[in-house]
Amino acid sequence: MSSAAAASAASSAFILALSSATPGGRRRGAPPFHLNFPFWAPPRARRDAAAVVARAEAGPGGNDDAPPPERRAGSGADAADASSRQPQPRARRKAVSKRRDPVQPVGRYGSRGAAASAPRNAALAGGGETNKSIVAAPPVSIVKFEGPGYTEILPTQDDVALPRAAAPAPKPPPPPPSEEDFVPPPASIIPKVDIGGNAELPKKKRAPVGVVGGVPSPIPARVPEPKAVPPPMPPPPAPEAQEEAWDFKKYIGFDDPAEMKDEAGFGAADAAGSFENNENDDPGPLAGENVMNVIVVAAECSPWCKTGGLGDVAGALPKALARRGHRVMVVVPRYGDYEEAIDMGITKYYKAAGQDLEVKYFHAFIDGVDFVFIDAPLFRHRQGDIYGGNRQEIMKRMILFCKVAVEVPWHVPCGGVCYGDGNLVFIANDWHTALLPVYLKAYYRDNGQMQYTRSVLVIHNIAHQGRGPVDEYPYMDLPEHYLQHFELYDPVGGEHANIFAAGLKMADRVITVSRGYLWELKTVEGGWGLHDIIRSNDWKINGIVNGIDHQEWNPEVDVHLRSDGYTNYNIQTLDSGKRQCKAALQRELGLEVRDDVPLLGFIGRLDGQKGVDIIGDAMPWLAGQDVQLVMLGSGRGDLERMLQHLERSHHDKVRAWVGFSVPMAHRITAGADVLLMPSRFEPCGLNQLYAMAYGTVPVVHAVGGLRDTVAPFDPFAGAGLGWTFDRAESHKLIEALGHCLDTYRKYKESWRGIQERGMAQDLSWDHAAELYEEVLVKAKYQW
Ligand SMILES: Nc1ncnc2c1ncn2[C@@H]1O[C@H](COP(=O)(O)OP(=O)(O)O[C@H]2O[C@H](CO)[C@@H](O)[C@H](O)[C@H]2O)[C@@H](O)[C@H]1O
Repeated sequence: MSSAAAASAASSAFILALSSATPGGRRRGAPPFHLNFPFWAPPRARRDAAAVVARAEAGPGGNDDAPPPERRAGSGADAADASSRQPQPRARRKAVSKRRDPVQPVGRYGSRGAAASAPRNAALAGGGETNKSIVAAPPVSIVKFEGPGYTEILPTQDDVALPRAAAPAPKPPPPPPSEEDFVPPPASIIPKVDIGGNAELPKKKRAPVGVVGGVPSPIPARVPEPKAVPPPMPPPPAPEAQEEAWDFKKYIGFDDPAEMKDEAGFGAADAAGSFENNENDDPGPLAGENVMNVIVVAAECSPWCKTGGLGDVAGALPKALARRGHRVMVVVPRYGDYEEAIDMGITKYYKAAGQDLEVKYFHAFIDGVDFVFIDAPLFRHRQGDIYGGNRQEIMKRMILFCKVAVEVPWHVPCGGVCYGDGNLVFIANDWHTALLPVYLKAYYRDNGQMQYTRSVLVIHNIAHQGRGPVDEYPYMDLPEHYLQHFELYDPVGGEHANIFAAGLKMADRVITVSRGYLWELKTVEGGWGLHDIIRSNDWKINGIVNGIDHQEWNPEVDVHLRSDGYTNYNIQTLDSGKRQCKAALQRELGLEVRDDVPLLGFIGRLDGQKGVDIIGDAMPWLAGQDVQLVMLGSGRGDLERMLQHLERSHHDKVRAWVGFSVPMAHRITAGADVLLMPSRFEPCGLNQLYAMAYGTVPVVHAVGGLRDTVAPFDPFAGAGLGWTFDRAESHKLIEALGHCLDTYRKYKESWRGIQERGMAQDLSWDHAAELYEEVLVKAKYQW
């Protein structure tokens, strides 16, 4: 089939699938500390927001007769609504805009019960102002939020050039912190300065730190100086109000020996002499002159908090970027009491949805990456339910998180040194953090700050967008003229404010997790209402397939295979290793221990996306086959019940593990012969990658990243990695699985070849990290 024909076939398959889906430089660094930044907010919004907070905290039941605004993505109701509502002609849109109905859920995992009864506009606009639009709000004014110990810094016309006419009055870059402002970190985290000027945390070996190719860091890194950094663009006029680089070492009382100082006065002997000395034996960072400061911001991060693939990516990609020599931080909420994370003794205050909130920072340095956990009452005790609460509650958490995260490089001295805002790029992930690029622009770059900071937004799943009524806009504390970036009309959601839409427009670059998914995002069926925005921003979007964390997902070292009869194995010991893991899995789950029976596995969130119901539809056929089936998942109640029902009805061959179990996910991946992934859409998919690395053969719906990563088995060429089917329908799954089982039973050599090819692939994050780096560099030089 030609590629065009293939694309067209895939497109129609995709359409069909969705129609039946239940959608469920030189861098002049600003001082690293910035302690008094005012937020933009329409005054009315602030007043109203307090009411929202009070109501939200009083519980969702306070306004039962209000129309339910929130529906969970993936709920059947969404699909029903989608199909029953016809597109409104343009002329009618204005007329219907007052209705703003219905509104799609904010949360990827927004809760159902609480959300369903939450007052929509009343809760957000407060009391009797329910129907007032943000457009009718008083003009934007500077509203400064004062936290304890804050002093006011107001801009003058001389400080910075006025930004665009429509923008609010500019603010000057922040001064270095005064002694009253800075709360020193506890002694335990104050770095020991070594002879080369590197900062070290006790007991941990630090990766090179400091900004190379940008503003010299106060504490330079042992990173070879770039040979020649070609200035790709003429630097923009530097803001007048830049002060000299703030020196952390001076501030905390450390000083370099005189011979270590260079002309510039900072301890940068390392950056000159030592580099030369090292030149012969140290090849330098893989990233070469592209070394940057990178801050990954995500709502979840493995191993601390994970509900799906986003957590895996946030846990692994940063380590791969650090291996390339970048200075990398991950910022994530502190949902629980994480053993490794140390309180940095810093307190800040931020406003979210009208409420003043205290924020603290916890830190861990692991595998070359700084993990910074944001501690705030809103996040605490959410470990088991990180996307819980109603829409307003989830949104408030994400507003706070993004506001805090964007200032982390100023406030949090990891290893004793703040990242600063020069040569810095944020990587935000999904709608939860899509406000970060917006805040970066609206609060800072529009006002002459963070001029050398860039943002990249990664789309892991466009089905969850952070949709809400336009009336909610004031709670985001943004200038009035930014509303246009959020406003969106679509036949499913009506007129609404869309956080993902604004983030996509504001981000300097966008990445999605496979090229196939990027193609789908531009289609009406795959863009979930954002296809036009994706199309018009095509120039800045790249598709990069995720990798595998080889410490975590590697049969040779997998810690979950070290007990209960399981065993580690590799490509050489595949036969015996897999046999042993399969027997251990059968034993653990109470299935008959048989090596000859093909063991099928499914692992995933139980929602419309993953197509577990298609397996359910195929059950009558499966029941007649000599197979065993093990399914692990949690999510939608009806699908959980379906799994349990399948186990009860076919107890001799089916086991359903309803819940979230990382060890069981690893054990199924190792013990199963075949992994089923009938996903209706799949941006990348990680389980098929894990499966291939474990010699487990994937049978997948050829969509998004699944199509990109699972080449169909070709018995004539002796090529391919698994079986694919072109529609998310049970008979298609049955057809593909039938061929797969046939090969398993009759063509052992072919089977072994598929397993070996899967295991031999380089699926590591290192390759993906290199591709990410190319995008980061493009963002860096983009104005
Ligand atoms: N019940 C359970 N118990 C234990 N572990 C469980 C589990 N359910 C799922 N998992 C684990 O969660 C991860 C899910 O990975 P997916 O790629 O399927 O992610 P998801 O669809 O959540 O994320 C989105 O983001 C990722 C990352 O970009 C994309 O790959 C994907 O296509 C996109 O939908 C895997 O590590 C899996 O083992």
